[in-house]
Order: sequence, then structure tokens, then C-alpha cells
Amino acid sequence: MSTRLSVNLNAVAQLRNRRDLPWPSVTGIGRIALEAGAHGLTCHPRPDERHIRRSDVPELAALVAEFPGAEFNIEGYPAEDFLAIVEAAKPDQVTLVPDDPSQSTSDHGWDVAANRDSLTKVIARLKAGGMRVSLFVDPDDPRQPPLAAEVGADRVEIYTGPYGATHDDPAGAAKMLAAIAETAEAAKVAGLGINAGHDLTLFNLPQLIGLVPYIAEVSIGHGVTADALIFGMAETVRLYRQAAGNPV
Ligand SMILES: CC(=O)[C@@H](O)[C@H](O)COP(=O)(O)O
Ligand SMILES: NCC(=O)COP(=O)(O)O
Repeated sequence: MSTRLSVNLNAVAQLRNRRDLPWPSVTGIGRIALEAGAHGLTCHPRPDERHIRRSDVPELAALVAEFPGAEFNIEGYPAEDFLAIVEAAKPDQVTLVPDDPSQSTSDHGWDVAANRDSLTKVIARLKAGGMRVSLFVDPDDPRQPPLAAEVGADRVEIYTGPYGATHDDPAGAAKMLAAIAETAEAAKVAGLGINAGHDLTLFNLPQLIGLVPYIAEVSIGHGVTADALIFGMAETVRLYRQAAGNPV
């Protein structure tokens, strides 16, 4: 089984929002990514709509539905307004992230034990609506995946930001990779699927997939968007698919 690539469109939306104009089109770029072989699209609507707007979400859901086998993943903190967005869009997967609205980006995973009751309720609610649920977890805390299984999650998404931050530090990267592998193993033993994301790039992705080849999905936005400025979105998707171990 190879690792699926879900292209996160937050950064494209952020570029669009620099002007009161409709380009770059979030759905237009998403379509190019899917036509080039991306296995799905991800967005992380935040309460301030600084990138993905509430109105983008149903349009992205309709776009993904045009591509058989492609999946739509929506990420965010499970406040009622977020739950209303996902319950209307019915994505294939919801990734719950413990973000405070004031955070500039996601920077930590769930303390599942401290949120046991609320996570159990919200996961049951989303699964009853037909959505797969993944919990964002820290890369160096193998205690979290078994707890994620207990509260009903289907998958965990391992937060790879600290690994991405070691881009100029090979020894630090090796240490982070070892931690990620241990957390992934704990998730596998707990019977969960494993996703990964945050600050993954063409350069750090092959090593990650080499060590943990059973990662089901990577969601990548910042690196993909940066590389799309150089190579174009279609070629960038092909390069990332390859970096994730998919046939060329
Ligand atoms: C959960 C995760 O790592 C990504 O969704 C990331 O938070 C993207 O969010 P921003 O694009 O707002 O940084
Ligand atoms: N879940 C991580 C994601 O969707 C994209 O994160 P990034 O590549 O923009 O850091």
C-alpha cells in the first residue's frame, strides 16, 4: 500500500485573500492537483477565515466528488461552528486539531486523556454522520495513539512540524524520525490508521516514508504551494506523489 497525497489548499486561499479578487481560484488549483494525481484535498478552515472561507468548503466537497476515489479531509478544532461546516460538507475524513483560535498555525497534538469525554462525544457524532475521524497527535508521545483508539478515533495524524524544523540539522532529523516511528508503531499496535502532516517537503518526505512506509496519507500545503511557484502545481503533485513512494 502506498502513501496517499492530500494537497492542503490553505496557502492558496491565503494568497487569494490578499486582494478582494477571486484568484488564484482555490477550486481551480485544487482541480489541477486532482487531475495531476493528488489522492485528495485538505483544508483547515479557521474561525477568522484568514485563508479557507466557510464558502470554500462546499465548493471543495463538490470538486472532490467529481474524482472517483479521491478524498476530502477537513481539519480543525471541534467547536460548534466547525462541526456545522463539516456536517454540511460531509468530507471523507475529519482531522480534529486542538488549536486555539489565536494560534498562527497548528503547533501541538491532543492530550487525549485530558479531553477524553468531549473527544468521545464528538468522534461518535462525526462517525454517526459517516465521516472517518483522525486525531492530531504529537510526534514524540507514543502514549497518545492507544488513548485515541479508546475514544473512538479511526486514525491519528502525526504532527511532523518538529521534524520539518530540522531541515538544516541532520542529527535532529534522525532523532525526530525515530520518535515519529515509535509513535506510528504505537498507533499500528492500537489498530489505528496513520496519517502525517505539517511542514513536509520534497526533501524530508522520502526519509519519513522510507522509515514508516505504512503511513496511509500525508497532507501537505505549505511545501506544495511553495514548489508550485517553481514547477507549477501539476508537476509539483507528480514530484510529491513520487516522494511519497507512489509509482511515477
Ligand atoms: C493540522 C495541520 O498541521 C495543518 O492543517 C496546518 O495547521 C495548516 O494550517 P495553516 O495553513 O493555518 O498553517
Ligand atoms: N495536516 C497538515 C496539512 O494539511 C498541511 O500542513 P503544511 O504542509 O501546510 O504545513
